[in-house]
Amino acid sequence: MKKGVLLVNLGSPKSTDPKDVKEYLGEFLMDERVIDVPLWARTLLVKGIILNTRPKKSAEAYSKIWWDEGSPLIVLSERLQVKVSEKVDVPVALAMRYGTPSLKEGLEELNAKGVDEVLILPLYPQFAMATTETILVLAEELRKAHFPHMRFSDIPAFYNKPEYIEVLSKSIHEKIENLDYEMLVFSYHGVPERHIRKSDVTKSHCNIDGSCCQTPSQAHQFCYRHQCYETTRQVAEKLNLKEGTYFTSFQSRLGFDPWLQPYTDRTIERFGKEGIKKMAIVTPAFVSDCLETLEEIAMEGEEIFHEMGGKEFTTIPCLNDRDDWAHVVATWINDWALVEASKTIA
Ligand SMILES: C=CC1=C(C)c2cc3[nH]c(cc4nc(cc5[nH]c(cc1n2)c(C)c5CCC(=O)O)C(CCC(=O)O)=C4C)c(C)c3C=C
Ligand SMILES: [Fe+2]
Ligand SMILES: [Fe+2]
Repeated sequence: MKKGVLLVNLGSPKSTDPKDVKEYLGEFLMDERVIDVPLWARTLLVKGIILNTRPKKSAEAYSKIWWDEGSPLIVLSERLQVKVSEKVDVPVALAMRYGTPSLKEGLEELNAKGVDEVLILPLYPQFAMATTETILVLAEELRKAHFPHMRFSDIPAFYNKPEYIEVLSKSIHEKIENLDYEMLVFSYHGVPERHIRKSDVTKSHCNIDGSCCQTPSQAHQFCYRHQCYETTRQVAEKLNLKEGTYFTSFQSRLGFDPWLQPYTDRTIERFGKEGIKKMAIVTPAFVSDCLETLEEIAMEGEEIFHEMGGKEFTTIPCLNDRDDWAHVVATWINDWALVEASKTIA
C-alpha cells in the first residue's frame, strides 16, 4: 500500500464578495454537526434568517483581514503543507471541510499519486463535533462513495501532546518578552453547551458545572471543554504561570442558545474595567490565523479593551507555519508511516 497524508482545516469563502461569503456560510452552517437541529429547523434558520443578514456583515469583516494572496487561513495552511511536505517522504495534500480545496479534491490528489493508505490530520488541537468529527464523517462518506480501495486512519485531537504544548508555550513566550503582562487570556472558539452533552460517551458525565472537566472520565476523549481547559493547564504549567494571571474563555458565539462560558468579549471587558492595563491573548483552538483571531480578537477585542481603559493588548499569533510546528507535524507523520510500514513487514 502507498501512504499519504491529508491535512484538513475549516475553509474560507472564495473571496470577500458577499455572494461568495453567502455560499460558504450556507455550506458551513447547513452541516448537521455545526447547527445540530432537525433539517427543517436548520433550513429555516440558515436559509430563512442567517443567510439573509449575516453574509454582508461577515464579508465586511473578511475584507478587513484578507490578504493579496487570499484568505489568511488558507494561505497559512498552504504554507504549513509546503513546509511539512519538505520534511516527510510521503505525499501531503491539503483540504478544507467547507469550500475549496474540498475534501474530495484532496483525496483525488492523493489518489492520482497512487496513495491508498491515508492519514487524516484535522488541524484542530481539541476535538469537537463541529470540527474533527464532521471531517472524519465526511471523509468516510467520500471513501465509501468514491475511494473504496483506500484505507484511512487519523491523528486524534492533540490538545495535550507534549510536543504541541511545547511549541504553543514557546510561541507565547516569544511574543511576550519576559512574560511581562498582567493577564493572559486563553480564548477558544465556543460551541453550544448542547454539543458537549451530545459528545459525552458516558451520557452522564458532562454537566458543564465547573467540576466535571476536572474529574477524570472517559468522556474527556471527546469533551471539547475539558480539552480546552487541559491545554490551558498544561501551557500554564510549562510556562510556570502564576494562578490569577491567566484565564480561559470562549469566543465567537452565534444565536441564542447557551454556549460555553465565560465569553471572551465579556471577559476582556471585565478585566479592562477591573483595571488590568496589560493584557495578552492566545487562541489555541486555531492552528492558523483566521477571521476569528485577526478580526474578532486582534481588532474587536483590542477595541473593547481600550474602551475599558486598558493600555497594551497583545495578540499572540497562531502556530501557522512556524518551523518548530511544521517539524512537530512532520514527526507525527513520520512516526505513523514507520508504524504502518512495520505492520506491513510483520
Ligand atoms: C454556528 C455554529 C458554529 C460552531 C458550532 C462553530 C464551531 C467552531 N468553529 C471553529 C473554527 C472557525 N470558525 C470560523 C468562522 C465561523 N464560525 C461560525 C460558526 C460556528 N463555528 C461562523 C458563522 C463563522 C464565519 C464567520 C462569521 O460569520 O462570523 C473560522 C474562521 C474561518 C475563516 O475563514 O477565517 C474558524 C477557523 C472551531 C474550532 C469550532 C469549534 C470548536
Ligand atoms: Fe466557527
Ligand atoms: Fe467535561
